[in-house]
Amino acid sequence: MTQKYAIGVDFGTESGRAVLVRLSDGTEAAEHVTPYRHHVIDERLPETGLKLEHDWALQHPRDYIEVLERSVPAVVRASGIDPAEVIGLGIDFTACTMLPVDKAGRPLCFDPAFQANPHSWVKLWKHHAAQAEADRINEIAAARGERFLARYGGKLSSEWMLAKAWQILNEAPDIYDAADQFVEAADWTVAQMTGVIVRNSCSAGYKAAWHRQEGYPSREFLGALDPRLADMAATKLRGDVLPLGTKAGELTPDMAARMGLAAGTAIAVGNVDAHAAVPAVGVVTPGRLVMTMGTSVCHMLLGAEEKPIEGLCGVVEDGIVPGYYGYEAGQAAVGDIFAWYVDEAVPAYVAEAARDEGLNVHEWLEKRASGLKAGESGLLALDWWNGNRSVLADANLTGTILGLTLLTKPQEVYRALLEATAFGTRKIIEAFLRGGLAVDELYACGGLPQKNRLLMQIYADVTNREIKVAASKQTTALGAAMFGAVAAGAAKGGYDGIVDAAAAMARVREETFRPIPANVAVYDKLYAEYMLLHDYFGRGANDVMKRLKAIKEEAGSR
Ligand SMILES: Nc1ncnc2c1ncn2[C@@H]1O[C@H](COP(=O)(O)OP(=O)(O)O)[C@@H](O)[C@H]1O
Ligand SMILES: O=C(CO)[C@@H](O)[C@@H](O)COP(=O)(O)O
Repeated sequence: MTQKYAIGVDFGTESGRAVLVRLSDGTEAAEHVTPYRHHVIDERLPETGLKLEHDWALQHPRDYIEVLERSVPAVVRASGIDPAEVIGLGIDFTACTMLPVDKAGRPLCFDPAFQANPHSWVKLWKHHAAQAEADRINEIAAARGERFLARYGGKLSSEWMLAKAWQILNEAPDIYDAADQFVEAADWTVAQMTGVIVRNSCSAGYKAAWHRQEGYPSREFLGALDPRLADMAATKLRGDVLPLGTKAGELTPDMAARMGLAAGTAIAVGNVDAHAAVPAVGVVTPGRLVMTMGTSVCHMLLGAEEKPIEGLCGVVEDGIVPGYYGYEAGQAAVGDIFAWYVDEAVPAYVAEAARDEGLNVHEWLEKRASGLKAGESGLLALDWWNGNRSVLADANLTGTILGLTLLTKPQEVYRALLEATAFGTRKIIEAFLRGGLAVDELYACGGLPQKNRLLMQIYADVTNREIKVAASKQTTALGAAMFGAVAAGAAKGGYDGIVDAAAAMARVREETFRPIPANVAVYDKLYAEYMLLHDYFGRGANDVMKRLKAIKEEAGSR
């Protein structure tokens, strides 16, 4: 039998990556990364140069097409296979990354009439300017006793579809009216390959409050937010919502030519990046927490029942693996915090020393921080540089570092930041445990476990759990490829379900990170201090972070 392949394309925050995967055992024959030409648009709009307000984060839809046109042919070329041997393609995406499109499915930002309005562009997952709308959604939903709230830990996020769509209505009603639909970028990108927009149940479930039996929040609820929103679910979010692994359609001849694949190749419905990683590390049963660790960290867990968990991002039936409730929690910035420190705050001597030693700044800081004992820096940080996603679900919280002195060194600050993110993860694990879900094992994937061993050891020590690490460097893309193989089906040489695909294709490394008892004891003490700060600044005892933000906004508008 000839070897068959699937392609997975992972659309991240800064770039898109394609991997070509052998279906028999999941080995990766080739990979290719295309950085987004327009990066994250958070300062000025392309073309017009219009200055964006604080907390905005946009993307350019053409960058996604460029990934398909560059990275897909590149992996086929590099592997030397016949494109006809690629039987399926799946994609995963950041989410909720959404855009308004016209009747033809064209992004409104491509229309010269709307291009100058930032609301016509793709709102990236980390666009946090819809917090006011999210607050109102949560107040009104709580007052009305809306059942869906419990599935989202009691709060819908400003990152999600309803808040973002409502922000468009509030600030740009002409864009809202001109939008025929609001779509996840994942679904839009799939539609560019197949010619039809279909929605995937994962993005809809986690990010647009859609439920398999109940659908979207009711007309009455949406109307209570704003009468002009009453019809939104039926109109602007309309369309089939299909389960993961379903074939969304087949590759059109035009896109086949542009991507160097055969027309008719099965294209899977889109998926959320973090979620695609779960079967790709072989997790298809409860009790095993998967952490997708990159710019942000997402924590995914399967459960046999639907349980209310404090500050959860969401629980969706069949949302990750069919047959289970998929739970998601997360931290809105992790790698992004380390990037902030390296890019904005390390002294020049560190960059020079790193250069002299042939290391990048992260590597230099990791090496120096590894020489410190747990607790030795005397520092403690709160990991809220991009707000708190779980368990406080509040984008208006900000970061802090406590314990600085005249003797504090950059590697100590770096280590404190690594530790802060591990404490944030421990808080999430404890919320799952308190809610009655088992967390017996930890699995890590994404860019960070490959880049920073100290970080992984700290996570093992802080959580007091062994961590298994994905064998693939591109786990989410591997997961997307697995769903592509499922969309193709066993008759074509793929698989009939994600559990079968995982059994054949998923891999973790032999080496694991085990907790070191002496460090566990120190981190128990530091975590207790972290929790005091967490509750003091995060639960209303002292809203100084919000007051500072208000003063800043006032000053900025003067
Ligand atoms: N050696 C390192 N240690 C810790 N963080 C790192 C290191 N190198 C890069 N990073 C961070 O990793 C993040 C990118 O993670 P990655 O998984 O590759 O991307 P994405 O989250 O976009 O999929 C960036 O935020 C960057 O700051
Ligand atoms: O919110 C989710 C998943 O629910 C992610 O898409 C978002 O955190 C972005 O993830 P990355 O860190 O860019 O991989």
